[in-house]
Amino acid sequence: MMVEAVETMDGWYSLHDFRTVDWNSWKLVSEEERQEAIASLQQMITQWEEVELAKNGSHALYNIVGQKADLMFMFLRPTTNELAAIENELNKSKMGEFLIPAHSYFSVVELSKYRPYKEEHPELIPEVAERLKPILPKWEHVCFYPMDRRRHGEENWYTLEKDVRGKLLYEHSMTGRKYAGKVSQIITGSIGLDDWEWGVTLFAHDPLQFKKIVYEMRFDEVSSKYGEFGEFFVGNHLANKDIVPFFEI
Ligand code: VOV
Repeated sequence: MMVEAVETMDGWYSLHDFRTVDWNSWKLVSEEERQEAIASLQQMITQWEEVELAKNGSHALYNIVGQKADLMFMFLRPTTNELAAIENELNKSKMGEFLIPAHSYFSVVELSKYRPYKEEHPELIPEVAERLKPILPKWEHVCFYPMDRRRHGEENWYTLEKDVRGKLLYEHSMTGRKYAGKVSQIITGSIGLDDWEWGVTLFAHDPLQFKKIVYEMRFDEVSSKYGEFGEFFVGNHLANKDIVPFFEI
């Protein structure tokens, strides 16, 4: 028996780039070198802002809580070449000398077509296009984690019929809708791109809402039976004005 896959609409490519600051080296170099490094980061941010203003991509910077990383850069771009170029530029910059890679996740913004569209090219509907090429909301807090759909024995997402999967995801979306205005989500697909099947990036004004939504969703069948989760990264927005105080010693 063949189970039908679902067609996806794919938008901008995404890179979550996690770094740890090498504080020992940072303290050892001169104030002049530190200023140069901060200026190099600010210069890159200015370039990324120009790209975002022209709607050719988006970015966000968060200060991760805990020891998994200090910083999370999230970049969205139309091509993987642009993502690799950003990574390369960051590595070669003066600031790059103090940023130790901690983790990364590569994926692409994804929406699925479980809900039928009348339009032949739904990706061209303005609201859909905006969700495929989103400008990241710079809300105060971020939560990122990768996840899989389970395929063990009776609990196998990939042997469920498409309409059953569609119904389970509809129920999931009903839980999600209760968090409108409190949690904003970007789902990125990473089958064939990175080690897990999806990346979940959530933004919130109050970090407690991450715990509330993820907990409540654990009881939705699509998560309780078919969800497997990776490492969680939670952080606070690092706005431009916070960069100097963050690096000040
Ligand atoms: C913040 C609220 C929120 C809302 C409104 C929402 C809605 C929706 C809709 C309408 C759809 C289906 C169509 C599409 O757009 O693809 C999805 C799809 C998906 N979701 Fe979701 N989700 C939310 C939030 C939300 C969370 C918090 C999680 C993590 C789950 C958890 O247990 O920790 C999640 C996961 C996913 C995934 C992995 C997919 C793709 C699954 C697949 O198999 O294809 N999601 N989601």
